[in-house]
Formats: sequence, structure tokens, C-alpha cells
Amino acid sequence: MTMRSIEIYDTTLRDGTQGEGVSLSLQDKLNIAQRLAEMGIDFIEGGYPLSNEKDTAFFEQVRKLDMGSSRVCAFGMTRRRSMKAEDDPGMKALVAAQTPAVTMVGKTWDYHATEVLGVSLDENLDMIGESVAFLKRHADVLYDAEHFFDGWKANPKYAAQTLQAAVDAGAGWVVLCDTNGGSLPEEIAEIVGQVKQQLADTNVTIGIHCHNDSELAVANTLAAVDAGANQVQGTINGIGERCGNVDLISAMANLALKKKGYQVLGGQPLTHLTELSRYVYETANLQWRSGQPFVGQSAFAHKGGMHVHAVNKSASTYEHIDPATVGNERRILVSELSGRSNIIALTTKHDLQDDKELMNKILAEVVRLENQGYQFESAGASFDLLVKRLAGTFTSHFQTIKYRIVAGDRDAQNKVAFAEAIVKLQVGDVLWFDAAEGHGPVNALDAALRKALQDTYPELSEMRLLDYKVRVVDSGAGTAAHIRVNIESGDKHDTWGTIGVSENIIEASWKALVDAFEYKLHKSKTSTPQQPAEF
Ligand SMILES: CC(=O)SCCNC(=O)CCNC(=O)[C@H](O)C(C)(C)COP(=O)(O)OP(=O)(O)OC[C@H]1O[C@@H](n2cnc3c(N)ncnc32)[C@H](O)[C@@H]1OP(=O)(O)O
Ligand SMILES: CC(=O)C(=O)O
Repeated sequence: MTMRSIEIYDTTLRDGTQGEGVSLSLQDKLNIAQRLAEMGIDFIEGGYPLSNEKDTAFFEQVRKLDMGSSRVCAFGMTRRRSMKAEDDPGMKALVAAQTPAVTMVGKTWDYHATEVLGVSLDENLDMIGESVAFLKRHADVLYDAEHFFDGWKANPKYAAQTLQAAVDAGAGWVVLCDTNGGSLPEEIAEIVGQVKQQLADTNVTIGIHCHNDSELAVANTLAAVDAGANQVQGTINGIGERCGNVDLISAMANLALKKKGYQVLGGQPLTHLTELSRYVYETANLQWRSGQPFVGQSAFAHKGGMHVHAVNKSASTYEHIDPATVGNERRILVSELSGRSNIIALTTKHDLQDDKELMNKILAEVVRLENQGYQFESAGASFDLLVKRLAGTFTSHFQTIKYRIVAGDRDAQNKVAFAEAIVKLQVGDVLWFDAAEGHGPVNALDAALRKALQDTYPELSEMRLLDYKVRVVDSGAGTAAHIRVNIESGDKHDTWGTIGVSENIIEASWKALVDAFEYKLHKSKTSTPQQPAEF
């Protein structure tokens, strides 16, 4: 079968940064651009050079990077009204960006031309044509037809004229934008089909740029491709103005793995998609979307007992694709919805599956603890320790005898808070009694635990607390509500999650901390007690 290659155009660095809460430094933008180039993304829109100094600097610096076969684009709008293109500061900034391609947005919708720009319909056509013609002397030009579908629905003849003005002036691409994200797939398919007929005698590539305001951006993008679009514009993870743009991750995965007859990124495997998605979240300092299709942490997470039972026999019973094809992984969760199959799947590494009685015991304990507010889904380390305890293979590296926290304000006027922790532990035959200060109670407890254990277990110096989350789990209970604390810890090899639940936030934190230390010592091959120092 001949494959149709669909160009992928990424606008994470421009439209993505128009999303609420998204802000990228210059270095972040350069790093993401480099990552996108490594993936083989065809076009990378770097920003709006007229908009701010950071974007101008981006185009200066990106020139020094090896962008492989990716083409970097600068983005801007048509010349201002009543001005020559060559005098327009926006046009000059686009040329100064010195990119091999420039993307220029113009107005399609007659209502926008007259009401927003305040120009006649003819003047708008001149603005489009003259701007494309001017830029074409310096770079390839992609024409983004803003509000294309709304404009077509209001006045199809005029919408077609705006495209024609861009094409006649030399645009190599016309990109049809569902700017307000309100169109339906059948409308997109119908209108793209008509544009295809209009441009049948040209070499112009039709592109599609969908926003997600009706949660239809992926469906609309696929419908446009079926109707003849050969370029897909979007952002990684779908970040962008209002409800975002089409998520390129889902668009690429659907085109390459689901639909027949299309390829993206030259047909190379998509095994880096999950890593790319997380890299962009981390760089933009955004929370991952756990339920994000294809690449989310939960995209292949199985929780219901019946599902896990079937997945253990054949993964395809509850998975639409092999998670490895997009670089993701299968996860088996435990919860009160679990059956024995979940426990069996999760305890594979403990080699205990044949022990039915033990499996039932673990399941009963998980259900009992979940009733108290525990949730082991992101606390795999606490779950492993629980299994070891119930299997009788757990040996504690230290016994906790007591802890105490003193917290308050040292200087109320200047709002200087303090926290001190005292811990008493037994390690082998030795009692350790240590105190430490911290930025808050958990930090102080962590510091005191380390102090007490560091001579015996020097490997603890490699361990760091990476994240700390607190949640009230049964708020209906008023002051007796349970608090769930999740701690994420890591060393240079792994990260691991632990949990503690209590009516008291400090006690819940203490339990999660103790599990975090125990888990590090259990997983570390060298964690046999060293001869403790005299004190
Ligand atoms: C659909 C999209 O996502 S398009 C991209 C949207 N992105 C952004 O707006 C982010 C970057 N934008 C910016 O930094 C600024 O808006 C700038 C630098 C481009 C312009 O800033 P300002 O000159 O202060 O104008 P402002 O932000 O109010 O924009 C409106 C002006 O642009 C004009 N304008 C808007 N669209 C167009 C267009 N397609 N062609 C020509 N002029 C346009 C308006 O007529 C108005 O000009 P006026 O003040 O003379 O009436
Ligand atoms: C160009 C663009 O970002 C839009 O119309 O949505």
C-alpha cells in the first residue's frame, strides 16, 4: 500500500505558550525545540518575534543548534492596515528571524475583517496578498487562515478569496484553522473537501490547525486528513489557548498506528512519544495528565479485578495497542476493586503467586487499609514492604521508638516559622536519639531520621525526597478526617512512592517517611548494618 506522509507542524513554543499557566524560558524553548528536532518533527514554530525579546533571542540562538531535517518557523500576522508590508514592524521582525519558513496568520472571516481590524473586505485581501508576496522574497511561506471554518460557514465565497490571495502571492501551504474550536468532524471534512477542489490545480499543501474547545480537536484533525489535508498543526500534550490545541501526541499515534495508509515522521517508530510528552510537561513545570491517551500514566493502568484477570492471560483483552509502541508501560493497580489477579500480577517479582493463602491475605489487608484511606496506586514501595511483611520476609533495618515535633513562629512579626524534630530509634543493639531543624515539620523529621541512621547506613546520603502530597480522604468526618500523605523519593537509580494515613498529618508523614527509608535500605544491596559509631 502506498503511504501518504503527513507533515507534523509543532506550535508548542507559540500557540502552546498561549495556554493559561504555560510559560517557557528562552532555554526551555531551545531545549524543547532540540527535542522536537531529535524526534524528526517536520516544522517547529519557535514563537512570535515581534511579540517579545525572548522570542527574538530564540531565533538568534536556534540558528546555532543542529535541527536536523526540522524546519524552524517564525510566526506573525499580516501587515497592519494602511501600511506597506515592507514598513510593517511585524513583517520586518519575521524577516529578521532568518528562518527557512515563515507562518503568517490572516483573517478569513468577513466579520473579523470589518469588525476587528476595521478594514474593507478588499483591504483585507490586499493585506494577505502583499504580506505573503513580501515574505516570499525571504522564506517559504505558510499561510494560517484564522477562523477558516467559521468564515467559510458565514461567507464561503469570501473565505475562498482569502485563500486565493495567499496562494496567488506565493504561499506554499494554506493551513485551515478551527480557531474557536467549535466545528464538528463532518463540517471539517466537507469544507476541507471543497478547498481541495479549489486548489486542485496547484501544488499548495493543505494543513489543518484545530483547537479543542468542543473536545473534538483530534477527531477534526483526522477528518481533515481524510478529506485531503497533508499537514497537521498542534502542540505536545495539547497545551494552548483556552482549552488547548490538538494534542500532537494523539494525532500522530492515531495517524501512524490506527489509520490505514498514513505515516508520520518518515514512518519511524513512535517509541519516544511518552518520553517527549513528559519532557514537555517537566520543562513547562506542568502536572502530567494521568489519563492522557497513549502516554498518560494511567493509559495502560488496570485496576478492576476482572480486567487484570484477563490482561494476565492476554494484554490485548483490555489494551487497544501495545503500550511499548508509544514508549509507555502497563501498570497493575491495587484497590478495593482488586481481585486476586491484581495481587498475583503485582507480586510477580516476589515469586509468591503459588501461595493462594498468602495472596488472599494480601488482598484482605489491602482492602482493610483502603477502607482507612490508603491507596497503593502511587505507593508501590509501601505495597512491596506490605507484601514482605505478610510473607514473613521483612526484616526491619531500624525500630522507631518515638518522635516529637516542635513547631511555631520564632518571630511572629516577621513571620519566621521554625520546626524541630527529635527521633529515638533502635538500630541493632544501639539506641539513637537525635534532633534536627528543618524548613517545616516533615523536613525536620527527615533530617533527624538521616542523622540517626547515617552512620549505620551511609547509602542513605544518596536518597532525596522528591515530592510530598497531602490529601484529606474523608472530609465528611470533620476534624476526625483522615489525612493521606504520599512521598516520592529517589536516588540516582530509581524513584519510589510511599504512603501514610492517619488522623494526624505529622503521623501520616512519619509513616510515609519511615517506609521511604526502609524501602531504600531494602533495595540497596549494601544495606547490612555497619558497625555504628560510638556516641
Ligand atoms: C489565532 C492566534 O492564535 S493568532 C496569535 C495570537 N497570539 C498573540 O497575540 C500573542 C503575541 N501577540 C503580541 O505580542 C501582541 O498582540 C502583538 C505584539 C502582536 C501586537 O501588539 P499590539 O500592537 O499592542 O496590539 P494588540 O495586542 O492589541 O493587537 C491588536 C492589533 O493587531 C491588529 N491585528 C490583529 N490581527 C491582525 C491581522 N491578522 N493582520 C493585521 N493586523 C492584525 C489589530 O487590528 C490591532 O491593531 P490596532 O491596535 O491598530 O487596531
Ligand atoms: C493561527 C492560530 O493559531 C489559530 O487560528 O488558531
